[in-house]
Amino acid sequence: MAILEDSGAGPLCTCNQSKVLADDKKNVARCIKKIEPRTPVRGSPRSKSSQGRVNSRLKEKSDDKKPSNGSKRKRLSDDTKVLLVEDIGCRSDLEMGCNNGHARVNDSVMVKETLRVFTTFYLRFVQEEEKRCLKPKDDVHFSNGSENNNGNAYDDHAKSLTKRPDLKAISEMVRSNKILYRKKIGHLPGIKVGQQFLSRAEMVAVGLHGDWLNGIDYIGETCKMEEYRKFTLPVAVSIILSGQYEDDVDNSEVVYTGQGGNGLLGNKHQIKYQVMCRGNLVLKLTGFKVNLGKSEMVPVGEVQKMYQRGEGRVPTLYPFEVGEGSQVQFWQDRWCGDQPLSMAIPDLYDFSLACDALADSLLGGQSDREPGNWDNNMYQDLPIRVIRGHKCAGSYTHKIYTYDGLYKVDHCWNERSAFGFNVFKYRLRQIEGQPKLVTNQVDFARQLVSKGCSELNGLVCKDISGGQENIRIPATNVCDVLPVAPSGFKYIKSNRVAKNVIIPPNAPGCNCKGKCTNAEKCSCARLNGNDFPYVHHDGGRLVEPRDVVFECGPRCGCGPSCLNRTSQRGLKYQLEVYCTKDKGWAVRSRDLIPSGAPVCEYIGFLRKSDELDNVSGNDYIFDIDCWQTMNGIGGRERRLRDVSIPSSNHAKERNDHISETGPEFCIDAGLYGNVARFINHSCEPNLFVQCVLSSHHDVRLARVVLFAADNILPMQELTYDYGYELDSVTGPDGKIKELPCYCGTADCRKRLY
Ligand SMILES: C[S@@+](CC[C@H](N)C(=O)[O-])C[C@H]1O[C@@H](n2cnc3c(N)ncnc32)[C@H](O)[C@@H]1O
Repeated sequence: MAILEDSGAGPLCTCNQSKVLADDKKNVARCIKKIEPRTPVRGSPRSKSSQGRVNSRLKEKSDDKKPSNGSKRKRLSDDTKVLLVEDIGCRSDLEMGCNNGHARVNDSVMVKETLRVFTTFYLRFVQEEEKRCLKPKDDVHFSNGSENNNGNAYDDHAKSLTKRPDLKAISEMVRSNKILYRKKIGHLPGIKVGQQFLSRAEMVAVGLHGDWLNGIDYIGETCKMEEYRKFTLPVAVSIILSGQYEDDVDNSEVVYTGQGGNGLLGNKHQIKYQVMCRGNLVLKLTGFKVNLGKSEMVPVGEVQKMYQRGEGRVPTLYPFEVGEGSQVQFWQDRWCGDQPLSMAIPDLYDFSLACDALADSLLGGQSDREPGNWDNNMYQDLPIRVIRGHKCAGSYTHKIYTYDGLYKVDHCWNERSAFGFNVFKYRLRQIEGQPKLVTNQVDFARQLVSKGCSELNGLVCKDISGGQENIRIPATNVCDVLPVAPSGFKYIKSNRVAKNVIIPPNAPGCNCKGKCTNAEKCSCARLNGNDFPYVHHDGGRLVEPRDVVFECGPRCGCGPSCLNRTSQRGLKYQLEVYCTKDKGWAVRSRDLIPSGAPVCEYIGFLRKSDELDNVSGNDYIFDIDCWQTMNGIGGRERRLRDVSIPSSNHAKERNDHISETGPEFCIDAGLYGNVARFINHSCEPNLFVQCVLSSHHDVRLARVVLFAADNILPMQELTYDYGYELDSVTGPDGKIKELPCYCGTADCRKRLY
């Protein structure tokens, strides 16, 4: 299954890749500013002493103190490694500009951050489009590349969106030089074989496949990049095998059908002849070695194109073949039985001369090619990245793309397709020594991951929520080391409140009816900086992290399907609690979770923080430090989106007091809690914490909601950054406690605290 589509675009390359000299994370940390786009979180268990608690947003702390997650308690904080949309640049610029060529950001982090930047642009454009299309009904539908797929109101689309937010996002990234790699041959640092992408635009953003439309991406002849001076261009860099041609065979030896000639109806049928030009020519020149002494096809597509232009007869010409002896043969309408034309060429082993001679002959001496331009292309023996595209209902584009490593073209021919038309064929072989795609990746692409509960390996509990959640949460244990929860633990779906904690009365709501759609009229939207924080896409995604999100609440006029209640709808993804070897229980999703989607709220017993200051051994306490974050207190780094705390806000009145004392309230999920209490820490997390206010507006008692920071593929562990400060946790004996981190990421800080 493979495709080649039209690839007329020239190279985009203008940036020079700098040489990376060494890892220097301190420099990197300095140069990478905090993020606006989606970011991970911090929070963590508590320790005995709460003073000196820091969270990840601390700017003034030395790097060796930053590493862990927050304080002893979980905090609401951003990830230290997320880049500002405005700050990220193409790889070489980042390394050179920020680090004077001496530092190197972890490659996989760079890839992740670039995708986050893409998502932020993407969701901003989605939001723009949704606003544009907003008529009496707020239902919209993206025509391509961003289809909705969830059973919500958004699906009854009343109007199609004609603009492509994914393409707009890519254009914006190109314009602002935020594409990570451009026109690179071979593996790309930070992108492993098996890595999956949800759209072609994402692959363009990181540079895995730089052409958003065509199946072949290549470096064109006009490329001025220094590093390609030594090559004769064009050369192919990547191809996408998408199963669009009926003749393709798909395994580690791939037969790739050339581009063109198939109908655009999606039925893979070949409807006309293919022509040896553009992508077909590039691919051939990249890897096909011609032995002119034998009878093999040679790449003369350019000649053919010129001929076609001159004669206006398309497409009746087929590739030349070099025959035995000194004949070069050319067929007109080979399949219809016309006699081949043939001519003698002066030197069989000088391929360029042969082609030029033919061109001259066919064009009456009007060839615009300099002799000698052909030959260097044939012998460069360069690898091609192969990406496999599959249909995938869970993806916002309904497609998933899996990087399958480097291949080389080792044979090329043309043949009649099943529909009777001439097609070009390329045999690509995977270069030895690369990992093979693993079952999960392939299974996911083929929709095989989601299983019913009863089929899960090591199932120990069908639903830890005991039917409280709208989706069952099974627990599996193939390690055989732990009970599902400590004795006495009780699953709860909403917070319990300690007697000495007073929940403020419900805030006055907006006057909207049905669903809130007009940000100027909706008083809740006004609190969010005159905007709705979510887009309808995928059933509600947060466009970007904010200090606090104001959702509609009990006194609002809108109903439960209002978009501005996105985080109040309970679980949407099929979560599973499972046992790990060294971190105890953990949580993963059996569904794909799109970046910006709410995953779950951190639920527990709402209590005063100071009551827990001397409690040790409770690893499930989350400080609500929303106010501190909003005000940059204790070095916390602010998020950049404006919000306006209502003047009646209780916390605002107590501003100074709060500043001094740190978080006043926390959520203790030690004995009462929900699935969030099983989510582990990672130094490179895929969730971020977002404070949300819905019923009241007291930030000291904000809800703590975990959102996806990335597109999270099925079976990946869900994690957030606990945000402890190193050495901040002390035991009952007053000694500093250390807890090793087993998150396993490249830049792991080695200790939680
Ligand atoms: C909120 S609980 C998370 C769920 C926990 N794993 C369980 O079994 O209930 C926090 C505790 O999990 C463990 N943990 C979480 N993340 C970890 C990590 N990256 N490395 C090691 N242990 C971790 C630590 O024991 C930590 O105190």
